[in-house]
Amino acid sequence: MFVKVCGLRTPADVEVSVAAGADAVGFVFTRSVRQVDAETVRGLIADVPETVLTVGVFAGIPAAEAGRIALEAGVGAVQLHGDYPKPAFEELAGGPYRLIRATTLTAATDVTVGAYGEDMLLLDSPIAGSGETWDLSALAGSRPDGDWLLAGGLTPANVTAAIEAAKPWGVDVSSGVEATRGVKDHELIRAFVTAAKG
Ligand SMILES: O=C(O)c1ccccc1NCC(=O)[C@H](O)[C@H](O)COP(=O)(O)O
Repeated sequence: MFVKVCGLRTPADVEVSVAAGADAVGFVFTRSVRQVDAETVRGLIADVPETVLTVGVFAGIPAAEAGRIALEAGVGAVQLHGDYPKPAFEELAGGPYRLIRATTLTAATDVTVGAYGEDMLLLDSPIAGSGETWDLSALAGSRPDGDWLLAGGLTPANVTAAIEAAKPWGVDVSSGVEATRGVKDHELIRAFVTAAKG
């Protein structure tokens, strides 16, 4: 099970996530309580092993701008969150980063992994980073194959059941490993990674 811990802001958040066994660490570059800038992220990921994917999360800005910031920060993947059309992904194709298409089951016109040229698909709740769950039974009949991540209101307590229900390739968490909004709880990060991988 591929596990991404998202919305990290401090060196300790990153260190704990990597030590806990996270496969990817995510940084939010869009307006949010979790927002960080490229210079900060460059410092945060300096000691992250190459085996751990570093992900920049973008929403509401042109794809080219997201690509430029990703290069400045040095992240290994660009996650375009929301209503980005296929040409936005095509614009970034061939860059030195992997691409993640983050959408919702209802908004997506195609949930085939790679339909927009992305390396991974992420299916989230309607309000990204809100900690709200969504109805996983809606996946029946339209569950993607391949490298797709489940997100939306996952916690150490519910991730096992969510994996059983949705059968994703990976999971992504932010709110469910926070003590208060935007502030990560390191024990919850450890518990989440252990539960997801267990
Ligand atoms: O985290 C944010 O504030 C955010 C804002 C705008 C776009 C995306 C954002 N976050 C993306 C993620 O953290 C995750 O991919 C995912 O939405 C998980 O969220 P959560 O339900 O909080 O676990």
